[in-house]
Amino acid sequence: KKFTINDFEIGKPLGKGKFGNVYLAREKKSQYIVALKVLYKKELIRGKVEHQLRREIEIQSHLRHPNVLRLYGYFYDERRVYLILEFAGQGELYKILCKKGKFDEETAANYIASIGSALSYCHSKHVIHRDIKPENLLLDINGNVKIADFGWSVHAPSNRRKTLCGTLDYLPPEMIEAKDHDEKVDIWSLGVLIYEFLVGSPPFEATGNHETYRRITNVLYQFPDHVSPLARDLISKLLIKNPKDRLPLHDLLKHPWITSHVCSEKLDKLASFLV
Ligand SMILES: COc1cccc(-c2nc(Nc3cc(C)[nH]n3)cc3ccccc23)c1
Repeated sequence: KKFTINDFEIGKPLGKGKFGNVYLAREKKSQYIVALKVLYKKELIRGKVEHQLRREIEIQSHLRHPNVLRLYGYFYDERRVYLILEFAGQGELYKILCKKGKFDEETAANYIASIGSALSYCHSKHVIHRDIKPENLLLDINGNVKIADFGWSVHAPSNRRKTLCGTLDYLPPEMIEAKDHDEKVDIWSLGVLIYEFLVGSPPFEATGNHETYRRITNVLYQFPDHVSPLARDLISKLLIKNPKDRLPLHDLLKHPWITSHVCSEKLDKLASFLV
């Protein structure tokens, strides 16, 4: 089915992205609510990101997991490319975290179990996301977290030089040192994410990039007193310099910090997606 813009009723703009805007939209025939991401070809060419967009579409359209935002399809006209995306009603988890300051350990553990299951599913298809951070997570109306923005995802292994735009806080040492990297980069980012959920700021945050680099490559971070021993134990098993020593994702769902906060039927469901 080839969609065109006339198949949709366009609602309010949800927000501005880097290469275009996201609108609430409804497909006329099915009355289905979606998020329509409109990208301007001129901007894509200027940003030299057309290949990245093609990869994002290819990868995200084939992924099926409750915590991975669905890409239902795409279409284009002479000036724009349109991505038909699943609509997550509560928006960016980043804004919710900013408003709340930090999450309690039970809320954080439930998000991390879902994200860990989704990443394990992606890795089973040799897809690494490479850009796991609160800005790329959405929350649906029922409070389920969704990994979005596969713009930086690639098929593992990869040594692609990531033009270091945006925050470095989530980059693992091997990407900072432009070494070969594999799925284990997402495991590191998950450790950074748990820390940021519980503390409200990322572990290696510093004023300048140089200091952030130094802290990441030397794995220098501390916990505030309120972080529980179980949470510290899990984070310390993810933020490890040598990628091979990082906790494998299938062990994540069995870690006591997760099992003590996430109900067993939810854990069983999340584990069922891991082949
Ligand atoms: C920069 O802030 C941005 C940018 C783009 C979208 C939102 C936003 N998105 C969604 N849901 C979405 C977005 C996608 C691709 N699927 N579901 C919901 C919201 C609700 C309130 C405010 C903002 C929202 C924010």
